[in-house]
Amino acid sequence: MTQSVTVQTYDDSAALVEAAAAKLIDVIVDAQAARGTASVVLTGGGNGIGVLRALRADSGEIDWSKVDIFWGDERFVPAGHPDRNEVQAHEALLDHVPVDPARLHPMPYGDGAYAGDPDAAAHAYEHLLAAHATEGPIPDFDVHLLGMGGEGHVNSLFPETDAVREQARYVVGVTDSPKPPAERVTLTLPAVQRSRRVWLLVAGADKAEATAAAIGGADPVDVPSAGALGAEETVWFLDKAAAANLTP
Ligand SMILES: O=C(O)[C@H](O)[C@@H](O)[C@H](O)[C@H](O)COP(=O)(O)O
Repeated sequence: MTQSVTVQTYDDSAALVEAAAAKLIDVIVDAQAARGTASVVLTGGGNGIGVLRALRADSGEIDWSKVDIFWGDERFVPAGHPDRNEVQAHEALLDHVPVDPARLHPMPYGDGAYAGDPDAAAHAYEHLLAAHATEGPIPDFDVHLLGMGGEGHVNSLFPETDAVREQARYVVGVTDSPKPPAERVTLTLPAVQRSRRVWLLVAGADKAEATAAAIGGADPVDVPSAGALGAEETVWFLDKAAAANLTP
């Protein structure tokens, strides 16, 4: 399958969120028709959670009982903590649609069996991913949603860190995140790249520089989003402000 990188620009973040949600419905419905199930990796941030809110309002023909939900990263804080991406996803969508609880795959909690040891939590999540793989070491996710920070971080892969340099493992623990909290668990770039589709949801002028650098082919160690490439497609959903530095 040929890999494609496309850029879609919208007036504002509300419009890009609506567009991504509509496309996500189509992809999930098509995956369910083709394979019986769909797998989606969720992200945090305003746009990632915004897509979930949009799906709560209208999720088309999605059969929510046949969707596996994974997370791209998680702040390593206690279960139920409002900073957990999982908690925000439940509030935005998952508490309001008939998902199968057995198909929800949250990352371990900071106060659970791996308390104090985000790397052990990362190993556990990697085992969980392996257990859900049909071929290959981890699932070929249908879609991996990503937000991006102003310096280009995706998931909890920050510039110039061991986590963004990781090439062997699919999930790692982070203990020195420059953005609080310091402790996190994150899928690595090799895991992101196992996804059929990678969609980056990016809005705001503070993202313009990193967006242009990533799309222009920067080194992922410097601009982690440059390494966020899907096996089949990579789509940048941008608002005009985030797209401002792209050359036409
Ligand atoms: O992990 C975190 O601390 C943040 O959640 C962060 O990674 C966020 O996802 C991006 O900065 C994009 O956020 P926006 O979509 O709100 O711009």
